[in-house]
Amino acid sequence: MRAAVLTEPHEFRLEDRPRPDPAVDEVLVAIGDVGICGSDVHYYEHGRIGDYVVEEPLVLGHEAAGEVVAVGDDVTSLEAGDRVALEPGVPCRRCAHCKRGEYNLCPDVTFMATPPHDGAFAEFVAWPADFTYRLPDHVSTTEGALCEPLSVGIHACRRGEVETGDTVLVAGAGPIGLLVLAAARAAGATDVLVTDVVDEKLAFADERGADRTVNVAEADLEPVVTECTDGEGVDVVIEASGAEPSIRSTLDVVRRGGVVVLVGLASEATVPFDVLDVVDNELDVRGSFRYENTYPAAIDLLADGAVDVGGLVDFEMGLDDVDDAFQRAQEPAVVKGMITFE
Ligand SMILES: NC(=O)C1=CN([C@@H]2O[C@H](COP(=O)(O)OP(=O)(O)OC[C@H]3O[C@@H](n4cnc5c(N)ncnc54)[C@H](O)[C@@H]3O)[C@@H](O)[C@H]2O)C=CC1
Ligand SMILES: CC(=O)[C@H](N)C(=O)O
Repeated sequence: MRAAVLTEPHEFRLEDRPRPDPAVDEVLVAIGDVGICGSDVHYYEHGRIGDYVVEEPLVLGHEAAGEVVAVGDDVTSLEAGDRVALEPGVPCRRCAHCKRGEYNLCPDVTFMATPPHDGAFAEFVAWPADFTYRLPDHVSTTEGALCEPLSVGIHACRRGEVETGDTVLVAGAGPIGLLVLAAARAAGATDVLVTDVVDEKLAFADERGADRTVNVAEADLEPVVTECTDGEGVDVVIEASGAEPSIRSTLDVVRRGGVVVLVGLASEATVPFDVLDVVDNELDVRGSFRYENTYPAAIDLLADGAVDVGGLVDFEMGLDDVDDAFQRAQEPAVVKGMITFE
C-alpha cells in the first residue's frame, strides 16, 4: 500500500509499505478521506511540536474516515463494507484516567500522527474496532473525517458547560473555532460572537451562523461585548486561536462567575494572567485537551443536520499531491484541506 511519510521538515516520501493485518480486536480500513490539521502542518514545517519530535519517518494525518475491508476474529460490532470514522487516540484503558472515563488524559495514549505513532495518510490502517464508528448512509466519509475537529469543539463546549440561552465568545475562526461555533449552537447557545484577525475567516463565521464577528486587529473587543451583553460579559469564552493577545483578553470579556475554556495552544509557554481578576470575579479557567466520548455525538449531530460541515473543505487532493496540499493548507484564508483516496 502507498503511504506519505514525512522524512524531515518539508520532505514527504511516497512509500510502498506492507498492508497491515488487523489484530483480533481490530478492523482494517481502506482510508477514504483524511483532513490536514494544523498540527500536521506544524510537523511538516518544524519537525516537532514541543516535546514531540519527529525522530523517525512519520506518517501524518489523524482526521480519518474510510471503509472497513476486513475485521479481526473477535470483532462483532463492524463488518466489511461499513463506512467508518476513526477516533485517532487509543488510550491504555488501564490507568487511573482511563478508569475515570477521562481517557483523553491517558499518558500512554497511542495518537495517530504524533511521534512515534503513524497516522492515516496511507491507503490502509488497522485500528481497534471500539475506536472505529460506523457512519450512517447519508453521512459522507469527508464528514466522517471532520468528526475529529468537531470532537474538539464538542469537548470544549462540554468543558465550558455551554447551555441553552448562553452567550458564548469563540476566539479564532480556524477549523477548530468554526466547529466550536457549531457545537455551541447545537448545545443551545443563543448568541455566539466570533473573533479573528482575518476578514475572510470572519465572513465565513458569519455565513455559518455567528451572531456577531469582530476583527480584533481593527476593533476593540470589549466595547462590542459590553454592547451585546448589557455590560455583563459573556457566559463562556472558548479561546481557539492560541494567540497570546486573544488569551489575555478572555478575562476582560467573560462575565463575573463565567467560564473561560482554553483550547488554543499558545506558542509561548507562559501568558500573563491577572490572578485578581480570576479570584475576584470567581472565574473558572479550564483547559480542554482533545476529547473523550465525543464521536457518537459528533456523528449524531452530522446525521441529524444539527451541525453542517458542508463548505468547510476548501480543497481535496490525492496522495501524489501531498506536498502541494500542505503548501495550500498554509494559505491564510484556507480553512480545511483534505487528502482523498480513490
Ligand atoms: N486543545 C486541543 O485539544 C486542540 C488544540 N488545537 C489548537 O487550537 C488552535 C486552533 O486550531 P486551528 O483552528 O486548527 O488553527 P488555525 O491556525 O487554523 O486557526 C486559528 C485562527 O485564529 C486566528 N487568530 C490569530 N490571532 C488571533 C487573535 N488575536 N484573535 C482571534 N483570532 C486570532 C487566525 O487568523 C486563525 O483563523 C491552535 O492553537 C491549535 O494548536 C487544535 C486541536 C486540538
Ligand atoms: C493539538 C492538535 O492540533 C492535534 N489535533 C492533537 O490533538 O494532537
